Amino acid sequence: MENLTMLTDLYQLTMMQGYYVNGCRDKEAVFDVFFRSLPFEGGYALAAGLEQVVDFIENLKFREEDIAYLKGLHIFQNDFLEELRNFKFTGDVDAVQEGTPIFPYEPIIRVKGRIFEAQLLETAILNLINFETLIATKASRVVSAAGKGPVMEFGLRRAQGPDAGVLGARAAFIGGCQSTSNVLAGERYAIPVSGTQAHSWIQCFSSELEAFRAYARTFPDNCLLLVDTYSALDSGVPNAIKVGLELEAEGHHFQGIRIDSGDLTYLSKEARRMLDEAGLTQAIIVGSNDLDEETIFSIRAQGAAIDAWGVGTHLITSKDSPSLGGVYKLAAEGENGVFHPRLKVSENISKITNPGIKKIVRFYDRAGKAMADVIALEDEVFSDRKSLTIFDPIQTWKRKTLANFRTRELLQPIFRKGKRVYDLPSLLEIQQYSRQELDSFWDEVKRLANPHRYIVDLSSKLYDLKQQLLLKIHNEIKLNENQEVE
Ligand SMILES: Nc1ncnc2c1ncn2[C@@H]1O[C@H](COP(=O)(O)OP(=O)(O)OP(=O)(O)O)[C@@H](O)[C@H]1O
Ligand SMILES: O=P(O)(O)OC[C@H]1O[C@H](OP(=O)(O)OP(=O)(O)O)[C@H](O)[C@@H]1O
Ligand SMILES: O=C(O)c1cccnc1
Repeated sequence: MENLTMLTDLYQLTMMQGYYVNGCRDKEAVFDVFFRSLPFEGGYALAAGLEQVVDFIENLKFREEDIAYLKGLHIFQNDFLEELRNFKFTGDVDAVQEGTPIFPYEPIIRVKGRIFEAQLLETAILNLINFETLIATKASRVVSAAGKGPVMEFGLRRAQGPDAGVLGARAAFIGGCQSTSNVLAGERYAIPVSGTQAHSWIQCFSSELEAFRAYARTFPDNCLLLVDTYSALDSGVPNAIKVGLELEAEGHHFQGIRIDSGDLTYLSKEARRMLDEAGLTQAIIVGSNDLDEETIFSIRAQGAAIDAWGVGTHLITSKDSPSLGGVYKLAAEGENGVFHPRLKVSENISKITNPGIKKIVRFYDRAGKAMADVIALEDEVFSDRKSLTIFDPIQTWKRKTLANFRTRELLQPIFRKGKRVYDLPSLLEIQQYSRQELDSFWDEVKRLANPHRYIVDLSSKLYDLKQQLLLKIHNEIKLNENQEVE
């Protein structure tokens, strides 16, 4: 895969030089990747992008031309550049599997290693995880609105550049899309490709009927006709029926039609009636045109007769929520494997980080439904023999006692001492895993509008550690202020 070593912000490199010059090269750190709020005002997000992170880490290498370019900036020392020439990631990475439903503040990736190395990973990891997680989440919403009707991803032409088109198609497949129109994504990630027909094809012939017939001759077993170039009900559907019946008479299966404008409910219902009356009951109706989860939900609620959906712009650009605010924050620092928890204070309570080396524990009830997640310290054990009272870390009086539960730890080892220890699943396996995981959540959490907030609490031990550190920092600041006054 591609070498993305230089895909970073300049300040990562200047800080790395700073660590190098100030004798902190062997200082170790633990960084957490997490986001603070869910996109789309939704109830969950779907993790995606880990495979690209793995590729990025495995291909880390400053090439001669990179070193020459950095030297030309005249801000880096020769001995530091020499160190970069030998750069390798030698640390540990833990991450949640792609396709896992995730929630705010959960450390979805944890990087542990020399700060000199871990610093370089920040920008690329965030770039990869933020985008794919966002699109997988959007796709999951669109797919959920579509119910049983498959969703084809049609977004490449509107994506924010080629990378977004290709990685967006990958993420959309994780989120449950059945196929993509993007051929490069299909080739690269083994995503099923599918497509229908363009308006230009129909415009190129002297009549719509002629255009349909020519297409049917070329693709007799894969013939889905676009019916809205002139008038869907007066010309497109009647012509499609003629060609569909001709195909069926020749022993082929006529696939159906696509409607790409107008009132999709009215047109699809009328088209269904006409197709059925002609005996083409197996022909499907595909709907497209600026669709997103809300329009699909509404069109279905109106009783439309649409069997499959083509969704482009809104999905690939995540139009109503164009970024995920994933961050990479230092949670501990140390040396020789001994770590001290660290936190970042903020006036904004939501921006105070969670200190220490942490894990995510998901609690399921006996029926297999997810009840709550607890962010805990790495060495904590939760016995399913005892009940556990968890509490909201902000509104601490909000408590819930869990009993008869089963737990699952979400972070998986991905790298140990710089070596990959994780077998990357296929994209289809990720999609299937994701569907199963989503099935373990209550519909109330997955509801598109005003979902129920899934519980994510801190363990008592982590909560206490955070309070102690906050108090310690507060006291130190007060002490310094008093000394300055004296
Ligand atoms: N029954 C419906 N309920 C809700 N939204 C719908 C329905 N039918 C279509 N839409 C949505 O309405 C939006 C606009 O469609 P509109 O009919 O105004 O223009 P259009 O058909 O796209 O025109 P054009 O010929 O330029 O493509 C699209 O986003 C489409 O998905
Ligand atoms: O609407 P989207 O969800 O983005 O789906 C992709 C759209 O791309 C194609 O047309 P294109 O947009 O190129 O032309 P049009 O706007 O004239 O239909 C296709 O016919 C869809 O309408
Ligand atoms: O195959 C299609 O129908 C298609 C592909 C991309 C964009 N719009 C439609």
